[in-house]
Amino acid sequence: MPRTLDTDVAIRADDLSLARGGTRVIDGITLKLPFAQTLVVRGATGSGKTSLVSMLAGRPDEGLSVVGGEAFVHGISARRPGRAHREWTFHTGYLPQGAGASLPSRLTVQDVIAEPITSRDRRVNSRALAVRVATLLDEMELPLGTAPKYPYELSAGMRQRVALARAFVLEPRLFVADDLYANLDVEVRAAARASIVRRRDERGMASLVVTNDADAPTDLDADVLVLHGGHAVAFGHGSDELQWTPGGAPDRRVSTA
Ligand SMILES: Nc1ncnc2c1ncn2[C@@H]1O[C@H](COP(=O)(O)OP(=O)(O)OP(=O)(O)O)[C@@H](O)[C@H]1O
Repeated sequence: MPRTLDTDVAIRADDLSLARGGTRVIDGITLKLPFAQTLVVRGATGSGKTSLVSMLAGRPDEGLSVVGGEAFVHGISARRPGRAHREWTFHTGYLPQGAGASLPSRLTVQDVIAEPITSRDRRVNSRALAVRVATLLDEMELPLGTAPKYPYELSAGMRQRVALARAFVLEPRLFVADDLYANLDVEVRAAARASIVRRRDERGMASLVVTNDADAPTDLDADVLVLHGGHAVAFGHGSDELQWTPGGAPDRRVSTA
């Protein structure tokens, strides 16, 4: 039977467990991320944030696999996406951890941002693509003259903004950001936040955002999930007091990171 895209929920994870070479790094996470909503994932270093969100973005590294439970992203099974993997990544904009620092060095900014499109369709109209890239550069408060430059000619903050523009170029239904505010100064944080909120309000984009920034849950009007040792230890919304699971309270310190 042909699968149809889930129309109200971007991500459903049910008792999801992930492992790297036999070691569990995510253990029994259950969550739901409806469209037009944002979920902030926080936790100490090594708590499993990158493992969880890279899998849900459809971009796990080779050593990471689903070993228990299930997750559906756009209705596509994370365990067995098959040929739907292409559709999963098409609808999911991804800002990986350290994205700005690992941009393809041989491509210009124009080509870096356009690559999610050109890698799928080489015959795309180049004029339309240039306009699309210029619009995103402007949104990220980068000069239009940045387009022909190479990543090494830019500051770390500018590279992070290029990576953000690239994540938005396909106008995703789901945006996954690992360390959203890395290398962004206060003004550009505001621009990044505005990009997310506008897409949420106008297009119903869902966002899964890793950040320990204390203001992010309020700024993004987001639900909050706190991880510790691969377990979910607290949930909350915005600035509301977090609800800690039994045994999770000792990790309360991460809520003020
Ligand atoms: N490439 C890898 N090879 C082996 N183990 C890894 C690899 N990446 C992560 N791990 C391990 O998996 C566990 C979860 O790591 P993960 O990167 O998901 O956590 P994190 O919360 O994102 O940490 P950070 O905030 O430092 O990025 C940790 O024990 C980590 O040491």
